[in-house]
Amino acid sequence: MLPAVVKLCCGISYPHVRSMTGLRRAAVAALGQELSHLQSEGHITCPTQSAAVGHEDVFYLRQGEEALNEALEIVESTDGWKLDLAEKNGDVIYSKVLKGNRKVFRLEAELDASPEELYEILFLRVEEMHRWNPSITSIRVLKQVGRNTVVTHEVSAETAGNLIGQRDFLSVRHSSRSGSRVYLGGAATRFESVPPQPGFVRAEDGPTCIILHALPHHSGKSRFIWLLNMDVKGWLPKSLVNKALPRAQLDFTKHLRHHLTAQTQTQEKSRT
Ligand SMILES: CC(C)CCC[C@@H](C)[C@H]1CC[C@H]2[C@@H]3CC=C4C[C@@H](O)CC[C@]4(C)[C@H]3CC[C@]12C
Repeated sequence: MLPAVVKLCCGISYPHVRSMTGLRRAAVAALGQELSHLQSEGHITCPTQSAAVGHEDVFYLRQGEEALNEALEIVESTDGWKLDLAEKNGDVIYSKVLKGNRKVFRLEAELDASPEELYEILFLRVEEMHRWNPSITSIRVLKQVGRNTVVTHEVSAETAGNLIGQRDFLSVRHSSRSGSRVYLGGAATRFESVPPQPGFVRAEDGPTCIILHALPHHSGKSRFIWLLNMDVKGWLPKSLVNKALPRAQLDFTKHLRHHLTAQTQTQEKSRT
């Protein structure tokens, strides 16, 4: 039944699935899980009426899965990475130039929170991000598809250190887990009611991902790996963009750390 739902909804034929690589196969399996979840929630009544789910939902689920898989492939590739920045606190950023001359950045840091806590902050409470991150003006969830996929509209802030200026993004964001690991993926998407806004440069984020995994022997700490793969658009010198992007990653991590400490402090206060 389930594979039938997947095939019907996605138009994937069996020989096609058979020739898929491991990652893609996992993606199809995960898509099946998402669809069965929607089904159990009553969004899908019968696979033959799959139009009722909305081609849209399937479109975003699929796009979210694909973005995550493509980003994982990039971040897990072993060739071509160069050390870009190394901070005293241990945060490091590697960069790599992809085909088509796009430079991507991989930040690796250690954070004082479990993958679960970070998942809550970065995915479930994504709309609150502007409260602790001054690089972001607003994030709105425009559409929720199942538990693990959202379409978001994001606006970055115009800050002193930000030479690039304000941008807006329309993204599909998708999360998945494997054991205690949490994966967050995303990519630029389209959404009819939010066309590019006058006065804003619409940038494109992704395929991008964040990997969160518990540090062995420190269940309250995580390794945070973030692939930034962004086309900021507009007419800007490459050298400027390639300096601003890793900076933006370090800033993000700094604000996230502050938020984590602030959160622990309020939790401790409320206990006493
Ligand atoms: C340099 C200029 C153009 C951009 C600066 C702001 C950048 C760093 C901001 C703008 C939008 C932001 C993203 C908005 C939403 C999410 C989804 C969440 O689950 C993980 C963080 C992530 C992926 C943010 C990472 C930081 C981000 C990419």
